[in-house]
Amino acid sequence: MAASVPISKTIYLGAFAHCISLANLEICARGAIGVDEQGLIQFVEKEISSPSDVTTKHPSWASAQIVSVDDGFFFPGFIDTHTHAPQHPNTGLFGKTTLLDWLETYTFPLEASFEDTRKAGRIYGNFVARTLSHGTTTCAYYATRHVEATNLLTEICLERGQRALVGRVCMDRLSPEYYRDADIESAIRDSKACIDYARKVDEKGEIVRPVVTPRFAPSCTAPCLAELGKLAREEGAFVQTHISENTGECELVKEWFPESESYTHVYDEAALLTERTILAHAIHLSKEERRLIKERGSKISHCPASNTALTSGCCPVRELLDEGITVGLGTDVSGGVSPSILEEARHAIWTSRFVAMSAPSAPVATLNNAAKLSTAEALYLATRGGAAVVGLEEKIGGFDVGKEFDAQMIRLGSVPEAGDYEGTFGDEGAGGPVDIFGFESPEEKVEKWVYSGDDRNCAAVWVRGRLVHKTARYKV
Ligand SMILES: Nc1nc2[nH]cnc2c(=O)[nH]1
Ligand SMILES: [Zn+2]
Repeated sequence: MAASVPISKTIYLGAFAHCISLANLEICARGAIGVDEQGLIQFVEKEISSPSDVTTKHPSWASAQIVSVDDGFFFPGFIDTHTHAPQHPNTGLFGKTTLLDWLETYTFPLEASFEDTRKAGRIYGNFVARTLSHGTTTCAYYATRHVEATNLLTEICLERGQRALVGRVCMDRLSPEYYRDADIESAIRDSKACIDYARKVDEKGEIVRPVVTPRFAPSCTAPCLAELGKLAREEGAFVQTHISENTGECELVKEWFPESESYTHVYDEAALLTERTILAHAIHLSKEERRLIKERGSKISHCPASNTALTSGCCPVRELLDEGITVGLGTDVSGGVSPSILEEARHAIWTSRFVAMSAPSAPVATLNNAAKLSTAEALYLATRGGAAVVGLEEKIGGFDVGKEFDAQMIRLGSVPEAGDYEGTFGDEGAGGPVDIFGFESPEEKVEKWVYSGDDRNCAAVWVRGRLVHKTARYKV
């Protein structure tokens, strides 16, 4: 499924769901979405009584291709606002470590091995295919410090047609000498080489864009951060980094940047806090730091699975949202244990329950219910919220006329009237993990998918109207 295959005018027929605001999930049981040859949504019908209704209303679409779903729904593609492609082989390997010893034990040795470009190509090809198969149509990737391997990730995303931000990782301290930028000049030169390459292969940045990537403050000296801030400004590029993930890391930042008022000020002083900045984690920020982030218009990637696996903490997402900060979800592989944003949405919901339960000495009556995220809110973070984090809110995140069609076809299958289930479960043909009995409302079907669905339910995936992933369950 190369990205160069032309697309034809298509009507996507059947149920669809998307978030129209943070708390409002719209579900249309009998919908139709018209997508033109450029992948742009030309019409959205929310209540059709028969397929011929659509062509009666839109006669010039009479010969359009029809893609229909009758046991599921179309949903916007997921947006992963923070993950590490080279760490994919380490997924599930973290023991009882926390951030700093995890980096040393598991992460730096694996990333350093991306000097071997063949190995990098194998892992990147696998990871991009894997994220696509989970419905991720846009992904903000950390790569490694290697120019060749980073450019290979850029090429793979472009070839597979997955929207991506690809960042060469910068670090001039903390990591072992064998995996560190030799000096600031080479860090900037190599980062610029990756930016130039991404802009050469995708001039307009329609699919792949480069992103300036200081690993995190402890990995970079103040002059290195300042040069990266300058580079981002000169290039008009996005910035991605980690912030306030783990208390040990926060102590290190205090110790190594004694003149700075806070962790957030370290980035601000280097001109790294811009409207195009993605900050991953943001767990232990003070109110004043969050105020500064809001003022600068920087965005936050919430990575709850990783925050739990590495015992980093529970990010108070409700407070971030109430303060008007833009938030999306990040899988943060391999701190996180899955490439799935659907799973991350579940983790966001569970984490919000833990925040609710950590109200001081809480009998049920004093639960902090306001902290809880609803299913709709988690799905919003996974789509429209994520789109705003990566600067694509005008283009993707929902099914609106004028937006580009980034979508997944969710199929749920159904439980037969009577059956002997021996040997059925685990079989691809069984319809995936969600049991639909036929008496569920459209809302209940979406809820059941969110809480027990996985990639077996993701039958096909489109980016800008182009089919970029399909399974045997996808039939036109
Ligand atoms: N989760 C996570 N946090 C980091 N902080 C610095 N590097 C990393 C990383 O690779 N993963
Ligand atoms: Zn990360």
